Amino acid sequence: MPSFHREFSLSDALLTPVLSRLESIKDDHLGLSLLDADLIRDLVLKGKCLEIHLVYPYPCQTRIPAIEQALNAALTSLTEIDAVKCHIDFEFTVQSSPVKAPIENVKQVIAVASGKGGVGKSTTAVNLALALAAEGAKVGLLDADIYGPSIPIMLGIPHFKPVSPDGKVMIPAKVHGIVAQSIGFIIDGEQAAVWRGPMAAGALVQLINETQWPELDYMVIDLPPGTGDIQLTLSQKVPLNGVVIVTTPQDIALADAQKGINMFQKVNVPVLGIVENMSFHLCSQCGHQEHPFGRDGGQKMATRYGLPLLGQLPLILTIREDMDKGLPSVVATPHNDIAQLYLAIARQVGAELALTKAQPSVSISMSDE
Ligand SMILES: Nc1ncnc2c1ncn2[C@@H]1O[C@H](COP(=O)(O)OP(=O)(O)OP(=O)(O)O)[C@@H](O)[C@H]1O
Repeated sequence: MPSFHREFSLSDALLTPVLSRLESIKDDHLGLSLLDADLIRDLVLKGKCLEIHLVYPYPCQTRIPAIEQALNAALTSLTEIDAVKCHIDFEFTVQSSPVKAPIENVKQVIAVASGKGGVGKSTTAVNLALALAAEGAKVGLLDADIYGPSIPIMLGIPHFKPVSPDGKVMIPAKVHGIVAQSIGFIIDGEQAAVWRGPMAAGALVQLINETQWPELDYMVIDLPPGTGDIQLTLSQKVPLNGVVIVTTPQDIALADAQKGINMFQKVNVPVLGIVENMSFHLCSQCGHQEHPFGRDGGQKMATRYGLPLLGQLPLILTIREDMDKGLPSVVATPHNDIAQLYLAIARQVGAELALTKAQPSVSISMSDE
């Protein structure tokens, strides 16, 4: 992100102290000061009230009160200012690939992947999508986990069937403030189980292109686990702006997650960071913590690859219960600690995308044989 200073229409005598205070406030997700991150677009003094227009490149609706509080605390110590009023907008970049056709109406595509099965990839994808929406973005969720689509149940719509008014494109489900499409809405699991990788990948690309997505800031794709043909073909054919890797701290899961990181890096899909799921067991009765899958494996892997650790989720009964009820934690209990962890992950994912430059895509030759 460029370091960028704009012209503001405050008097010189006031501008200097205002800018120095804004310089001292850091945006935690971008890792830059409000000025260097170019978040401040306008400063207007009306009487003794400083009106500040901020434009964020990632969704952070739930943080607005804290942002306003920080600005008030920093600026009202100046004698010329006794109040600060913020106008906050979001502006998400459209990052396009030079070689891959964009998905119509979709600004950014985020894949959620794991090397190993059962580590909580779908749970993370669903809560990430809902958290991005809670933070103010328009979000679509695509369940591409062709051999085990679980998102219909996790969203509480196991029997949804998409309609197609024109026989060409399908209308996705609208649920909990996002739109969702799943291979599980259309075919049964046994049918998909016999598809080989290239055929399954072809079906997924068709599903993406034959869904009538409304305007979306982010599309979250829940990939099948592993690093095989499906993940490779989707990386090649779908304009992925970044991938989130989900792992547990267990050695065997970490080894497979590393294969995933290597694969996505090879095909120039930026790895946005690592979510360590089931980091520790949190007893819902007494709050006691233990580490059944080992400790800090995700953190160590993030450090080794120079990637952000986006968050660490406990192994806790309520996450599984919420999912089984079709009410993921972000919507079931939006104010509790688990939802706050997912919201922080969503903001960081949005910020990482904003910091990521579009990567040139490489061509991988794939064959059906
Ligand atoms: N942090 C957690 N605490 C408790 N239960 C969890 C947690 N994360 C996931 N689960 C539960 O673990 C099970 C597997 O999760 P999930 O389906 O998300 O894994 P996955 O990696 O997508 O699996 P698959 O390989 O089948 O795609 C689900 O029952 C889910 O509710």
